[in-house]
Amino acid sequence: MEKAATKPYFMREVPGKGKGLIATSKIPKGTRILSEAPLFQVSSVEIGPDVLEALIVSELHHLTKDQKRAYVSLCNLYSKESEVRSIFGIAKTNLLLFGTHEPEGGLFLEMSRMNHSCRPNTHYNWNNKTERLTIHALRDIQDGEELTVSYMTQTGPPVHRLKFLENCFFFHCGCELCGLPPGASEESDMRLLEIAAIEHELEDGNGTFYYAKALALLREMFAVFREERIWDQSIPKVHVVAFQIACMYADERRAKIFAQRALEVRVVIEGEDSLEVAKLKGYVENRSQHASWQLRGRSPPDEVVRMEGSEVDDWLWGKMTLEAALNG
Ligand SMILES: C[S@@+](CC[C@H](N)C(=O)[O-])C[C@H]1O[C@@H](n2cnc3c(N)ncnc32)[C@H](O)[C@@H]1O
Repeated sequence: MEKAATKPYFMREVPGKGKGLIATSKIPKGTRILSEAPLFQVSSVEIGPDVLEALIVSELHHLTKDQKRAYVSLCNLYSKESEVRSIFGIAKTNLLLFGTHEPEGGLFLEMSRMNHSCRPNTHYNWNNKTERLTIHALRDIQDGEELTVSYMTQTGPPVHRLKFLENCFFFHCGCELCGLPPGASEESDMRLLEIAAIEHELEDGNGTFYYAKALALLREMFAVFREERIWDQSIPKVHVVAFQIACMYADERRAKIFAQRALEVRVVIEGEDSLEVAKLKGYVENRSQHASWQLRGRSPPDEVVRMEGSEVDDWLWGKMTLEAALNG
């Protein structure tokens, strides 16, 4: 993983979105663009307005003049609601949860300037080890491109995305994906609907599928992610699920490759120092430590034979038996 030497971006007005961050040079995929400590942390973003406001006022006392100035200049979604005071409105707009299932959050001055995209070019992660927020490039980013993150935990069909962003963040999304011309938009919509349908099928069939069916669904989902140019946490997630399923059947060879692939993409989006990366490294070394190891018995082991290129993928995702992969 490469680390940007100096800030590879600057802030400017972006039409229709307020301020945003713009790349000042080409940023290769996997680059750590930002590693930011929180201005302050809160134990829960869900605490009542009065308690939260009192907490922030006390935090602001510890800040420098420049930090205070930067805080009050942040975006405030609640500025039109007279009963919401601006200190609280700014916090509500910009506080970021450390994890989807964790109540804790923090306020990050730089990250707060990043706009949302339904097809983002960066990924953010709270690193519990370094206690910093990191931003990594999901793909090569060109000089002059806006740096974007997703405010959603996963993508979905446009009606759901737009409704979610309007309800939770009070804006109408003006990202590249939501602004696609009708033809291109329909193709993307179809792919996103297909992903949602596969996710449902996997959830519904959880526990009842045959191994091959589960792998086939995951393979299909991965292919659609690639077509749709989704490179975010969905990619390691697909590989982690495939790894868990391979573990259930004690399928040693596939489990190792899925763990390795999940690890490679996790490093791109979170960096070598992420705890999740450390966990995956452990699984690459020792698959049978996984809690689901052999829960469904043991799949007949494939013979160890040399395979090349697409043969490996066809075999890995269960598209072909080892024999068919080798006999073309
Ligand atoms: C956390 S702030 C991001 C930085 C903000 N643009 C600023 O000027 O500080 C979130 C706000 O930015 C705007 N925004 C972010 N992503 C957007 C998008 N995709 N389309 C339109 N507005 C967006 C919305 O007003 C949203 O409430």
